[in-house]
Amino acid sequence: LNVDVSDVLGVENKQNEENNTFVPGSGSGGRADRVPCYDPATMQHLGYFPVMEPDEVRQVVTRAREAQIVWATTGFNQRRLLLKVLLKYILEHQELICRVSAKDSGKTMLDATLGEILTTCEKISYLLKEGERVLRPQYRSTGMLMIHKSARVEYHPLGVIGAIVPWNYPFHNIFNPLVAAVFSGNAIVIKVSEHASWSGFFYSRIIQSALKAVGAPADLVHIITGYAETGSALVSSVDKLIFVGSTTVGRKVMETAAKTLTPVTLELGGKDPVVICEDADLSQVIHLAVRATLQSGGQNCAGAERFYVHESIHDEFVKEVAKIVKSVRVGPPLEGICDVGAICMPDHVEKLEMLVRDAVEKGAEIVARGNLLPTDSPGQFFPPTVLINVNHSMRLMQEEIFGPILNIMKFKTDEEAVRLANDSSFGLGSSVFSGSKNRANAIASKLYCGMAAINDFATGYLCQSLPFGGVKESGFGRFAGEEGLRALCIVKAVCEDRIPFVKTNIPKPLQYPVADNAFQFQESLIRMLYGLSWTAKLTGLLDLIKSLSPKKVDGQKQSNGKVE
Ligand SMILES: NC(=O)c1ccc[n+]([C@@H]2O[C@H](COP(=O)([O-])OP(=O)(O)OC[C@H]3O[C@@H](n4cnc5c(N)ncnc54)[C@H](O)[C@@H]3O)[C@@H](O)[C@H]2O)c1
Repeated sequence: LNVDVSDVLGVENKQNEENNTFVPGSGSGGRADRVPCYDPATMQHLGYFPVMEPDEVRQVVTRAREAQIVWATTGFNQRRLLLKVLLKYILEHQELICRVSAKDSGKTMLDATLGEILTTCEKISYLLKEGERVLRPQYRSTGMLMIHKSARVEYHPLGVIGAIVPWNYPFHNIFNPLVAAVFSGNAIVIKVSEHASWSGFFYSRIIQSALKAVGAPADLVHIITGYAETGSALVSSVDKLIFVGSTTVGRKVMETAAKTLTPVTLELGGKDPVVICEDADLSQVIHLAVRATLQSGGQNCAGAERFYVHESIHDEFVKEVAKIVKSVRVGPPLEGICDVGAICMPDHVEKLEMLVRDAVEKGAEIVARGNLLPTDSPGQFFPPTVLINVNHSMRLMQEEIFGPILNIMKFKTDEEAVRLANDSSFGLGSSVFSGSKNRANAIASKLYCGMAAINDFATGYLCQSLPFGGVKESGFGRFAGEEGLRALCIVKAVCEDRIPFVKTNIPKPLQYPVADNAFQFQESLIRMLYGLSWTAKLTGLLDLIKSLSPKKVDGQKQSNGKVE
């Protein structure tokens, strides 16, 4: 692929602010007619991107619609080719893709390779291997009544899929809906976050080059930039909308979608609980616990947001995770080795500080904090923090934190752990650790949420055969897995004759004008088909035959139109 990278990694940018440093919400950054982008770890200004007007969005969707008509005629081989071309580029340019993501979102290169590259490669690999099988017509049973028929479900592309995505994984959040949409024969228009438009703009060049390389229409995929109005226009003009973002905005999206009855999948926030029983393997758990909290600076929808630890291992667990967190280095990810990068959203450091303050005022204790590396960088950083003595009256146990804070609460019994874990308005993922698989599974089965990991954290996402999504305020609908792929399709039920020369003929008594005994005929037929015993079925059959045989007319007398 020929992808222009000339303006991506250098500091030179024609659109830069004069001093090349961005101050959020001030100066030209505050204008609503363009999207300013900057690196949250250095505050380096990265450029401006257009705020697409609603009319322009509708035009883009119309163009995508025309491209989709062409694309829908392609076979799976052609679609696989597109995915392979993309995969090849990703494999050969891992570092470039990660650097771009790190620069725009503040995450480290390691966080990027795990959350951007690994996840996307696994998704593409799943589609290459299993996508066609999932989208092939699926034959279903017919039951006795329709035994002469064959019944199947066909999966046809819906048309134009819209996706509104957040900034936390700028690459994967684009490629995740994109590869599934085009593989299932759809076009897609993706509105990237105003906090990750710079990287989105670059990633769209990769997509355009890949489309060209396989001879697919250029309008099949569009990446658009803007704010809420741009997003709203997309919701009301596509055939299905996948929204990935906060619960607050998810509600607004659903309101907009209601006006046009646009179907939506809502992948919203999370507050994932991690239950650690006393028989868990602590040497494994402590490292998973810290990674689950600090991956991408804690800016994960399915991040570990609440730890419930059995009281008998609580102190040991706290000691070990505190030791690790104290060794963590926080700094600009592209200026040397660090473990945790920057916080992407401009006001979020303040919110994280407020959440910790609120908890401490209500009795929580800070037992460890990571180290901010000495740097001249004016970036947005927050030191990873471990808190104990937390409880559900504290805001950080109720609200989505979206930051590197590890909260630990004790529990005594499994019932208590389940009750605490379920005491949340969210229901995305969960984890349960125990030496007994049965016990862990028993706890997990009682958790009211969309996903559960047994003795692990969130690795279910790397089994792309599994559906991803939540319940309660974490949203509804699923992406990934068979459920996610088929959700991008018109699910069409088809029924047809399967035995030559056998077709549905309306029985004589039911033909218009219906016979006097039409009801008795039908009633007997139903008893014959669904009778609970063979005797009941047989009686139904005999009555059915009787109702078909010509009526006795011996000695009949007509009175008031009735046969006597
Ligand atoms: N469940 C998941 O799969 C998943 C994955 C990643 C992130 N998230 C969630 O995303 C959130 C963080 O991302 P964010 O801060 O970018 O979320 P956000 O809800 O603020 O924004 C998401 C997107 O919605 C757009 N938008 C804003 N107002 C809109 C409107 N009225 N109509 C249409 N679009 C509108 C934004 O421009 C952005 O592109 C967290 O809550 C996180 O849990 C969820």
